Amino acid sequence: MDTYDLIMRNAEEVVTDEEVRDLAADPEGKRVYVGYEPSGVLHLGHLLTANKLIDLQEAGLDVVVLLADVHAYLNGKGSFEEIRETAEQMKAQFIAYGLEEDATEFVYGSEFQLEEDYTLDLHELELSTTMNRAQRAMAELQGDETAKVSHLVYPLMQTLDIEYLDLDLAVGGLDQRKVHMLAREKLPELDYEVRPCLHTPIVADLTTGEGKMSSSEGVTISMEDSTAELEEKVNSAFCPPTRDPEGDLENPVLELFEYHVFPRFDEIVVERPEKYGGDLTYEAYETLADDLESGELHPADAKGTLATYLDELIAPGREKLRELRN
Ligand SMILES: N[C@@H](Cc1ccc(O)cc1)C(=O)O
Repeated sequence: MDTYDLIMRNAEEVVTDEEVRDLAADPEGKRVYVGYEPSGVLHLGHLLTANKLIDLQEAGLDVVVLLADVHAYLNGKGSFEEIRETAEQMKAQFIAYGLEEDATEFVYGSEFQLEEDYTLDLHELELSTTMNRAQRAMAELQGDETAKVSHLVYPLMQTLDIEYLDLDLAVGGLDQRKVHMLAREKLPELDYEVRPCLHTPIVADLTTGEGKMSSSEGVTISMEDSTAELEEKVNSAFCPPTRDPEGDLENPVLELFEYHVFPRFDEIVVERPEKYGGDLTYEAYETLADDLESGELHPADAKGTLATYLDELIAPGREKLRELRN
């Protein structure tokens, strides 16, 4: 796969394509990041962006993981002490999951966000950004009467992180799009360069195929799940024999194969008894999806196989978590 394709694999969108093509033409020494608010256990949402970072590492870019402790604090996630402890666990799980430790720069937000230059730039942004504009950048705050001033400072700091971490590309889930658009608008006002951004898709809810998989509502898979729990969750997943279920629904089983399993394994084997046609082997997501649609691959076999591979993916992180808790 060439560098551009590797960067673009499983990306929902990039802004702009031209800027990403320039980056792909000369990736050496270019810096990319994802920022995470520390939260105890990694779940599939985190792993989607982590997969992208692994792709980018492979493509030759330098990867930065921001452990966004100050952002978590501004978002009411607890005391600094609690947040930092969580961040350390999160870092260990990312490494266990496959981000190369030597090639990954883990940075705490508080290492640079409390410096004078950063603070003065932040105040300048506060002065030039209306409350309305900042609030629009935070999709989940729309119409929330309890939103705090800290929630308006939050996207302005995320904007500055892109400059202060000296990045060439910002990566996040599609839910980060509005903040990244704010950053593209605001950075030039401070005479800083505009940077491209890349957004990963949001996987649909596992049981219903609707909306998005989230840890606050519905079922999500995390590094805390035992093999049996994972099997149970995957077996009860929504999996019609099609890529495009009716209406707004998605096929979450296929999405998990596409976004999580195929990027991390060269070959997927569906084990079946001889009397049901024997094992099936796939090297590409498209072939597996075609077989599900044609009936060659039964949804129950697809789910069983998905559970096995997801289990293998989360096993090192689960092990690490156990170790940390003992
Ligand atoms: N906003 C991100 C966290 C984040 C914080 C700071 C950043 O610079 C980048 C990302 C989230 O919702 O998880």
